[in-house]
Amino acid sequence: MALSLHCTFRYPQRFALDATLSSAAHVTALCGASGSGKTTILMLIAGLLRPQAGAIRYGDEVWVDVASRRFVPPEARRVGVMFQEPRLFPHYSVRKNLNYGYVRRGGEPAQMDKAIETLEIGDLLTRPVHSLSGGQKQRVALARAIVSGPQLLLLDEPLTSVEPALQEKIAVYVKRVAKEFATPIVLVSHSVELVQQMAERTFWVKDGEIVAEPT
Ligand SMILES: Nc1ncnc2c1ncn2[C@@H]1O[C@H](COP(=O)(O)OP(=O)(O)OP(=O)(O)O)[C@@H](O)[C@H]1O
Repeated sequence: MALSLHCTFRYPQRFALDATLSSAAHVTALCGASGSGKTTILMLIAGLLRPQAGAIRYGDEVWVDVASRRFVPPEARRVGVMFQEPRLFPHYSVRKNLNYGYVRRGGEPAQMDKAIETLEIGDLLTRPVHSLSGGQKQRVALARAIVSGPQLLLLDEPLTSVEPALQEKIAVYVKRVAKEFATPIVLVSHSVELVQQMAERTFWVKDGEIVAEPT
């Protein structure tokens, strides 16, 4: 499914973004230095920010078209998001965390089973999230993003909140999700190495713009 974005966005009196990208790859990466605007692009795609001008399309759906005042709200886009810091309910069990969102969005039981299996979290289901290691939390967060059957999965720096020794392992799980689920992925990373391992298509972000070459 092709994603196309051409947007300008400005935080009040600060950073301005003017980005154009189009990708039909299964795994697309946005790579660039800290503060270059990668997360801002992801938030625009998710519908968590509204651009001041431009349009965002996914397949034949128009999610945003500022000129015609069209803005599809986040929940109607059917996008799964995994944020930089896993946003899980610490006192809830893993199962309850997975059910949240899944039930609300009418997820398929088969999708839940597949997520649990792909991310190898079956033996963690009754554990409260606060008792898990960083890598386990990351796997649960990834499962939660995919269980409700999103049509697009957005991963913001999937590896940064885990220690370097674990990053390789999480990268394996991200690749496994990419392989097992048909859902296209857009991931953000400042690590060129990781991006080269995982993405079919890479866009380089610099000072709020998409540039042709890595910097
Ligand atoms: N809510 C906000 N209000 C004002 N400025 C913001 C806000 N959020 C981010 N910014 C600024 O916008 C710029 C781009 O931020 P963004 O988070 O998109 O970058 P990034 O490339 O994802 O960085 P990192 O890799 O460090 O997460 C930065 O200069 C940041 O300080």
